[in-house]
Amino acid sequence: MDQPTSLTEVRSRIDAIDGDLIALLAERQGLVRAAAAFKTDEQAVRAPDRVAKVVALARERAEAAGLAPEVAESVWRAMIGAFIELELTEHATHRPPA
Ligand SMILES: C=C(O[C@@H]1C=C(C(=O)O)C=C[C@H]1O)C(=O)O
Repeated sequence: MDQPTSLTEVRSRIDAIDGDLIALLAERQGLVRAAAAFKTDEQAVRAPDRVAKVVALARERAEAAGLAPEVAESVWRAMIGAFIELELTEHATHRPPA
């Protein structure tokens, strides 16, 4: 990484990275929504075994990339938690009346 020469440059580069992350998260959200369409109940939406695998892979990849694994785990758990809430809200909205 080129060393930034001012705080303004640091922040402008962070803003650029955040823009890339937003685009990737929007793409990820589309896939989370697609996954939700295959599920019929809350347990399937939460899929704790899958969450454990995704977090373990994020930690492994973080370590290889020089990102602190505990940072990766926190970010992934927060992100997945938010997507689970989105899936649950959509399920509640689209569920046929009892
Ligand atoms: C996308 C899914 O649904 C949920 C969201 C996940 C995620 O954001 O990676 C993982 C598991 C589920 O909690 C899935 O089951 O794969």
